Amino acid sequence: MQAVEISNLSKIYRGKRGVCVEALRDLSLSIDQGEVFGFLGPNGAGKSTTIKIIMGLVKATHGSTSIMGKDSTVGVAREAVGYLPENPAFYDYLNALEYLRFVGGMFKMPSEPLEPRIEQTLKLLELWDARKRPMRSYSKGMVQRVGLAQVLVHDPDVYILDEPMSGLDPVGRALVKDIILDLRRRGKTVFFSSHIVNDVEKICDRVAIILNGELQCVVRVDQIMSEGVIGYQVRSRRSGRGDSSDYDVSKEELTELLDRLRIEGEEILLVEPRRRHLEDFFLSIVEGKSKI
Ligand SMILES: Nc1ncnc2c1ncn2[C@@H]1O[C@H](COP(=O)(O)OP(=O)(O)OP(=O)(O)O)[C@@H](O)[C@H]1O
Repeated sequence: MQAVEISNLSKIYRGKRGVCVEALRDLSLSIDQGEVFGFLGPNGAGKSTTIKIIMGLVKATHGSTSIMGKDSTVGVAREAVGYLPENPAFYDYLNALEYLRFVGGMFKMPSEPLEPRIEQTLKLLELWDARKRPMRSYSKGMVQRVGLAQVLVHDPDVYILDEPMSGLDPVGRALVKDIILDLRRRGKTVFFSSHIVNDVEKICDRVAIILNGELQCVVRVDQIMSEGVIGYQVRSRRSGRGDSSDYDVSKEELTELLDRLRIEGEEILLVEPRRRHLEDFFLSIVEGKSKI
C-alpha cells in the first residue's frame, strides 16, 4: 500500500467573471511508505494546489487522492497525517502551549502522552522559553516553528508539509532538515513541497518536478547525484615545499593525472568529485533544456 497516491489529478480554478486558471493537468504520483519525497516546482507550478486537494481543502476538477489506501477527501483518512499549510496562521491570543494542547485534544490524545510530548516538541523547536507568550507576539520564523510543532505533536505516520523551510533562517532550516531525517529513521513518510532545491538535495529519497501544473519527472536523488559526477578537483604539493597546485580534470583524465603526479614525486592532498547538483538538474528541467 502506498502512503500517498495521487491519480490523474486536474484542477481548474474558475473565477467570478469566467476567468479560468488551469492549475493542474493529469498529475499522478505515488509516495512509498517510509520515503522522504520532495515536490519541487517554481512559483505557481501547482504544489500548494496539489497539497490542498490531498488535504480536502480544495476540490479536484478530476482525479483522486488517497492516504494509506483511503480516499483522502474523507476526514478519517487524514487522522494519520500531520499537515503544515503554506503561511500558517494561528489563534493570536493563544500561546504555543495552549495551542498544542488544543491540537492534542483534536487528536483525542490523553494528557499522559500529550504533556511530555508537548514539552519535547517545544524544546526541539526552541519555543519552550516563549511557550506562555501569546502567538501574536511571535516572529515569522517562530510562527513557522509552531506550525511544525503542531505537525509533530501527535506523532503521525504521514507528514504533508507545504514549504516547511519557508520563513526560517539557516539555523532553523538545518533544524527542519534534521527533524525530517529523524522522521525517516523512524520509518515515517514525508511529502513536502519546496522551491529551494538545495534544502531538498540532502534529505529526499526521490523528488518530483512540476511545472505549469504538469509533472515533468520523478527521479531518485542518489541517482542524480551519482550520475552527476562531471570531473574531479585534485590538489597536490611537491614534497618539502609549502605551495600547493590545483587541477580540474574530467573523469577520463583523472587516472593519468594521478599517475603523473606520483611519478613527479608530488604528494596528493585532495581528490574531490565535482558533481552536477540537483539544482542544476532542476534548472535544466524548468528552463526546458532537458526532459526525462
Ligand atoms: N484560489 C485560486 N483561484 C484562482 N487561481 C488560483 C487559486 N489558487 C491558486 N491559483 C493559481 O493556480 C496556479 C498554481 O498555484 P499554486 O499556489 O498551487 O502554486 P505553487 O506551486 O504552490 O506556488 P508557490 O511556490 O508560489 O506557492 C497559479 O497560477 C495560481 O495563480
